[in-house]
Amino acid sequence: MPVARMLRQVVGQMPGRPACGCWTSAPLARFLGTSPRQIPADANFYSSSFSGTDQPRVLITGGLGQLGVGLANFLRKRFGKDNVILSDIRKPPDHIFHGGPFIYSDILDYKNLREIVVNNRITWLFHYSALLSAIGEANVSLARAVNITGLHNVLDVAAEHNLRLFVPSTIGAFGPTSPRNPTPDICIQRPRTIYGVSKVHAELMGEYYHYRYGLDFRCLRYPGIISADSQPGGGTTDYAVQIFHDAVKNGKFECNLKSSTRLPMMYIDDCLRATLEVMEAPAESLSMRTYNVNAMSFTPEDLAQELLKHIPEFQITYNVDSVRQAIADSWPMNFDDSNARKDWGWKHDFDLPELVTTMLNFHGSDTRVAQAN
Ligand SMILES: NC(=O)C1=CN([C@@H]2O[C@H](COP(=O)(O)OP(=O)(O)OC[C@H]3O[C@@H](n4cnc5c(N)ncnc54)[C@H](O)[C@@H]3O)[C@@H](O)[C@H]2O)C=CC1
Ligand SMILES: CC(=O)[C@H](N)C(=O)O
Repeated sequence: MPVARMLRQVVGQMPGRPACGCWTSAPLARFLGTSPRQIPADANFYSSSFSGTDQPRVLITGGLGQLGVGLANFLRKRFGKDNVILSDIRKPPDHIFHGGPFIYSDILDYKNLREIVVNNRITWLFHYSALLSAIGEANVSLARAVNITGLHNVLDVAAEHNLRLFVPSTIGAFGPTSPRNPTPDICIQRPRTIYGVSKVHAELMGEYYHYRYGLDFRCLRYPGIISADSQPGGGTTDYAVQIFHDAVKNGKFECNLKSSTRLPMMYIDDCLRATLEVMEAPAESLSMRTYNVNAMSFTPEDLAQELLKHIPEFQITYNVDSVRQAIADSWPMNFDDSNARKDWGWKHDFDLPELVTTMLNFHGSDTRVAQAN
């Protein structure tokens, strides 16, 4: 029997199947037999759905990392301060605590997550909690729990409460057997880190929930993200953030990747804009639910050369970290994001020269830039 027909028969025997026969619209929890997450068949009665005319009510998980605070600020400008709740398991510094709503949320605590979604009438969820590539290899069981079990909690809450869900994936979702130059959206994905494995799992689970339960799941595979006012959380691309701090402070930098290691990268403003654009894209424009997005690709040597144009005395040395190097050598060198450009009009603003000027200006090296020019 063809698989699709077999599945339709199985679904037909499940409780809660809609009379129309469209097997994508029934909320997941109706099928979870003995799970404490089981919800009544009229669950949609109390789930708050986003009508399209209201402002979304946003929750960001893992919001105190490199990207979350920037995302909150960006979304608050668009949707209003009180409509965007930042959450994490860490204690926020004063300026973040007083900058807008902040709440404790451990994604491993399903009940806590559900309570927050219900009490705050959340309609959009940006799921940023994760352990990144290098720190994940040093804490495999924690990475497995946060990146996989945590994701399951988020998917279930999102499906039960009819949320639009954004989960970032990464260049790290590819591995040594993927085409590396360029790497297309659809190709073999056999990553060799727990981070990469968990992100492929997230892509597949999110897409499965979309096709199976109608969850509005949207996912971008980010390149390495470079930000000026936030610290990276333990990744392989962290060097491309740290180099700016050290260049401005000390005029030199010790790089933990080889000079020739080419990786896709993006400035944070482009990353946050891509994230909002894909969340706002009409569903019918999305031919896929997981897209590569890209801006530029460079090596540590390319970056050092660009920095030298502004800080002529800058020096880079190399002390290779074998774990990070092995990871980087298995990742894409160039990212093919033509589907994102075609489907929802993705276009980056920052290439390497603009990135370096912007980062140096932020770090207060205007005088040196002026002197160099
Ligand atoms: N920063 C980058 O270059 C890239 C990031 N991404 C993805 O974007 C997302 C955000 O990345 P970053 O901000 O850089 O990560 P980060 O490592 O800086 O922050 C992650 C946050 O998750 C929180 N967290 C850990 N365990 C938690 C738990 N049990 N419950 C709730 N929160 C928990 C941490 O406290 C931390 O604040 C991640 O999913 C990451 O995989 C993807 C590609 C590139
Ligand atoms: C590219 C990423 O996902 C992250 N910055 C990492 O290096 O782990």
